[in-house]
Amino acid sequence: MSMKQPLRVAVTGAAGNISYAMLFRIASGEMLGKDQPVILQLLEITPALDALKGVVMELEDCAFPLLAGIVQTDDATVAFKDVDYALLVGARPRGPGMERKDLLEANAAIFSAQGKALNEVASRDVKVLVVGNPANTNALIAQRNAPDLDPRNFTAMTRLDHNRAMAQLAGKTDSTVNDVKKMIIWGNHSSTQYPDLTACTVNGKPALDLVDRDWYENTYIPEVQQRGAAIIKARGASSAASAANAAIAHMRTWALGTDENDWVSMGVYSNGEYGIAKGLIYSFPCTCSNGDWSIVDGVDVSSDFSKEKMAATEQELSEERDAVAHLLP
Ligand SMILES: NC(=O)c1ccc[n+]([C@@H]2O[C@H](COP(=O)([O-])OP(=O)(O)OC[C@H]3O[C@@H](n4cnc5c(N)ncnc54)[C@H](O)[C@@H]3O)[C@@H](O)[C@H]2O)c1
Ligand SMILES: O=C(O)C[C@H](O)C(=O)O
Repeated sequence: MSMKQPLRVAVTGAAGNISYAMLFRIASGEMLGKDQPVILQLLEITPALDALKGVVMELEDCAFPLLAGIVQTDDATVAFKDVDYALLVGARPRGPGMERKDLLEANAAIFSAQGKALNEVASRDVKVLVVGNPANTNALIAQRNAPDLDPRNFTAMTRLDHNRAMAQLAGKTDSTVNDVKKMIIWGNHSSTQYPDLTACTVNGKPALDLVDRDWYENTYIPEVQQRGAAIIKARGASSAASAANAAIAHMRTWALGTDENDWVSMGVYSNGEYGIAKGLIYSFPCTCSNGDWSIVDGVDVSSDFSKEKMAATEQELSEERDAVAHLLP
């Protein structure tokens, strides 16, 4: 029997597609460790509570040794009570032909209410990951509505983009993702994101020496930027298992640390690093240790190409921020 105290993990949109691919893995210890019991605190809208009940029945039927309790509710102040981790997944997904920012109107209000609820009842050290789109700006809304919590507690998911970028590069260079280090996704989880290979290595060799520039600029970057849309087109629904996998990886890295000599991409609060406007939730290369993240210093962003791409995605985030100004106290 484990001696660790259970940690409280809130998941919103708990009856949705991503959650169905995520909850069982959290409960089996894949997120916080095989010796860490968890209490799942699951939030849904009232009409989805029946469906949630079915998911909870299945969680019970797995008899997970690490699952120390389950809360199911349509009240955010119940779901977030004393939580150590909050995965904010519940939001509408986009359909074909939409950009993620087209969801802003439908989804933004969710994150202002949930930011307030986190502010009121969550652990003061809560680690928040926003998955619901548009993820960076939803994270900003939640953060600004939680004035008593450290802004560093609020993050947005670009780990899926990071993983996509690693997999595409490994395929192109006839290597495996294990050989790929120091990938970077800069900026917004959107089609303006900048998958940057400047610092990236494959088997210790600079990635940009292994691929031609035309492929990098005109095939690789657009494919990573548009991967979510390609999945929607092919599957008829937005990514779910890969999104769940990235959310688990993001939280696991934040809690348990990055590998030596590598980093991950996380949408985090900008304090002006790399000249990015303070206060935006922008994806940077980050290392994690002792349950805290820090932005990697000293990455070479001096080329005109990098400057332009980083500014374009920053500009989009500023526009999204301005469009929800009414929700930013
Ligand atoms: N950041 C990323 O990389 C990434 C990747 C994939 C999907 N997403 C986004 O994640 C979100 C969820 O995707 P999905 O496929 O699970 O969608 P889904 O429609 O299957 O599930 C969403 C769930 O959220 C619930 N919900 C809606 N409003 C809620 C609220 N106020 N409180 C609690 N629950 C609420 C719905 O009832 C539904 O069960 C979408 O916005 C999608 O675009 C982000
Ligand atoms: O593309 C989407 O709308 C879903 C998600 O953000 C993704 O990147 O797969």
